[in-house]
Amino acid sequence: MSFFKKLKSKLFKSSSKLEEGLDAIVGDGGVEEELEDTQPVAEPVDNSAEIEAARQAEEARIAEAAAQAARDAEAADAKRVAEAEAEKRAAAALAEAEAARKAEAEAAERAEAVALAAQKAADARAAQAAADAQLEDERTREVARLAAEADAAENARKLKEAEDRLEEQRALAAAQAAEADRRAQAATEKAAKDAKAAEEAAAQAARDLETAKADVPSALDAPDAAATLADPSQSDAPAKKPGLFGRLLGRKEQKTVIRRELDDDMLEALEELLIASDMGVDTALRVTANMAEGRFGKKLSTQEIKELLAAEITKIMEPVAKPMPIYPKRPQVVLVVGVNGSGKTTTIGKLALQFSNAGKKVVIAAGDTFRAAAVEQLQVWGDRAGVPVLTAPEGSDPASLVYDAMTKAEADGADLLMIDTAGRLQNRADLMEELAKIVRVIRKKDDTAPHNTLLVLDATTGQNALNQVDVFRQISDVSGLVMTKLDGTAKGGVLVALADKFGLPIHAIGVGEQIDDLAPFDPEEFAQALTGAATE
Ligand SMILES: Nc1nc2c(ncn2[C@@H]2O[C@H](COP(=O)(O)OP(=O)(O)OP(=O)(O)O)[C@@H](O)[C@H]2O)c(=O)[nH]1
Repeated sequence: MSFFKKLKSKLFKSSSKLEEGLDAIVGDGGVEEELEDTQPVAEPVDNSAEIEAARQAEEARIAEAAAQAARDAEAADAKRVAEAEAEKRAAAALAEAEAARKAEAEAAERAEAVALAAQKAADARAAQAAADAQLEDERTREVARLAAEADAAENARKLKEAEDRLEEQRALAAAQAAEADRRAQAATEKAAKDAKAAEEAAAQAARDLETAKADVPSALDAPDAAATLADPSQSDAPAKKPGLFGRLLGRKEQKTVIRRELDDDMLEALEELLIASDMGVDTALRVTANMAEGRFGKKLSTQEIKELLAAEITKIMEPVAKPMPIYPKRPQVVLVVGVNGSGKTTTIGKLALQFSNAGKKVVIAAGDTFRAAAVEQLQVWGDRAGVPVLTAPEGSDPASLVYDAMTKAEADGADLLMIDTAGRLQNRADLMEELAKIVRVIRKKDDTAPHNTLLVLDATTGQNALNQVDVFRQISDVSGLVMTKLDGTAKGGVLVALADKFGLPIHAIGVGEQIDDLAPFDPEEFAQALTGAATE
């Protein structure tokens, strides 16, 4: 190929289109003709040098243009390469940045996830701890609740038991009271019936006697010997003068006589009567049984029954009727105990006077330091009896006063030291313990003392006196009893029960509020007064 063709194919590729265009213009409407074999008309001029130069110049120009084009192409290539390189670098940087961003985002995500997980774990742990604490708290509360419930149930059970016991005791007491009432009522009704029957029989007897007197006057001269023997009121002998108890109980003389066969009914009525007089069931049964022995089916008058009963009661009372013993020991210590208001202070005053009158040097210790009034009252009794009373300030320890009093009585050469003590209910453990302490202190000073411990009992308290003896004997060595206020009760049967049950000596009985209203205990007189035998 020629140089131009080569150049053309390289540089003017587009010119072919022009060419084509031209061809088309030409071709359009042109007519095809046969080309003549024409030869360029060669000028016969010889200008080959010029042509050569032109050609060379042209070739140089073309070469320059080609070189320029090559350089341009090279530069363009270099630029493209550089651009591509830059693009690549930029893309790489972009990719790198993107990767870094992604990595950062992933790291952030991971960190967030880790933090979240840590937070969740912490939350979970906290929640677990809270749940555990709550569970523990609930468990503790449950344990406490169960314990409280158990306590409450135990307390309720104890309370119920105590209430039941109380209820049982109440029911028992009510039943006993009802039974006692019933028996007393029955006895009263029976006595009223008997009295009415007796009145009627007496009236009838009087009428019969009048008739007999009118009909056979001589019959009066021969009274029934047996009746006279058994019923002193029917004899000519003067009526027995009522004794102390008879006067106390205000018996009236009776003019008629009634007899009744001793049978089961009568025995039962007698038992009930004795129980109603506070004698106690056991003693009442024994007294009536002894009385009935060998007499069942026999007819007995009221007076005979009274005398038989009085004899049985005397038998029980005789062994306990003993005055307070006096010992050679100086001072003889006499401790006086008893429940509130039983008559301790009054009895001390009365006894002090009696011993003083008998030539004994007596000292009184006011051991009831709780009540100022009690001390004053004892001082009044001491003044009446002319006997000194040792006292201590109100509220001070009675045991300490007793110790001092023993020292003083010893120093003064007293024969008798009578110690008053505070009245104490037998069911107050603290007061009873205090009494035990007084006894211990007395024994420190003289281990044989107290030589007498007198329990003062109020006769009007009835059967409760038995319980008082029981309790006071447990803490002090009760050596004898003084029964007060026998003037204030129509019963007095409790003395028989006391003698029968405990066999403790009864030294004296209180029969009034005056200083000389203290009598030695005479069992026969007491029995006759109690049964009414003495007034017939
Ligand atoms: N009718 C009568 N009353 C008596 C008799 N003995 C004491 N009294 C009265 O019973 C009441 C109580 O007597 P106190 O001697 O004070 O009894 P207490 O045991 O010392 O009493 P406290 O100091 O409270 O423990 C007083 O009103 C006495 O007058 C008695 O034999 N017959």
